[in-house]
Amino acid sequence: MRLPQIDQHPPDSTVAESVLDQLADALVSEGYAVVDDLFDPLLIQSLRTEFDRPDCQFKTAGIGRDQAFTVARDIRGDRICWLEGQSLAATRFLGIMGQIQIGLNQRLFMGLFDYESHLAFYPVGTFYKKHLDAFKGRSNRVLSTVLYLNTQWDCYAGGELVLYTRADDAVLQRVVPLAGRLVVFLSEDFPHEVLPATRERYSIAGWFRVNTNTAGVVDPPE
Ligand SMILES: O=C(O)CCC(=O)C(=O)O
Ligand SMILES: [Fe+2]
Repeated sequence: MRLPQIDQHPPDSTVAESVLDQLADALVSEGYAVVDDLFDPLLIQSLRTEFDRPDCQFKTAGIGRDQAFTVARDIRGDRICWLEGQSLAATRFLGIMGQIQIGLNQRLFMGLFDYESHLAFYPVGTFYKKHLDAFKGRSNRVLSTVLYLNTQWDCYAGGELVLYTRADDAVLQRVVPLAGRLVVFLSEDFPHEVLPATRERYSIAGWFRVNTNTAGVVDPPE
């Protein structure tokens, strides 16, 4: 039986003002949010099929940028492909993230200027050790996002995202990487790690950035 070509028709959607209100409130009070019903399940299915596109050249992710870039499998083992609206599903995804950008700027004056994101595939047993996505004043990444694309993830499979408090390194939240779940957190404030899993793990990680000119520092080569 042929499966329907769902990836041809991912639905377009508008993020409700009430969802943006809740997201903004959570960022102000907690610094992070976990949202489960923002994305249409059909779009999530389409985004999962992006990983099978022949034009997506997955590279082993590294640490650092430009000349400082190194692959370090003892730190992270994911394989990534940058997202640039290669398909209707990717365009829809970026459209939703654009609505979140505008919605948060209107509510919190965050000055979010653009958004970069990549598909991330963690082979079985791989992980991403505890890290910060941005260091104060040294990066233009201000808000991290992760959208999970894993259907029927059971709680014994591992692969959780663990968020820690910056002050005392206590576990703040363990997030199961379930399809459709979006995690948003302030990039400078939460050390986090991805635990190894007994199955392949699919997600889209992204970062809202402020304009480097207004941040005062050019995105550093690291
Ligand atoms: O996939 C996740 O849960 C988090 C990924 C992450 O921390 C990163 O790519 O910087
Ligand atoms: Fe991260």
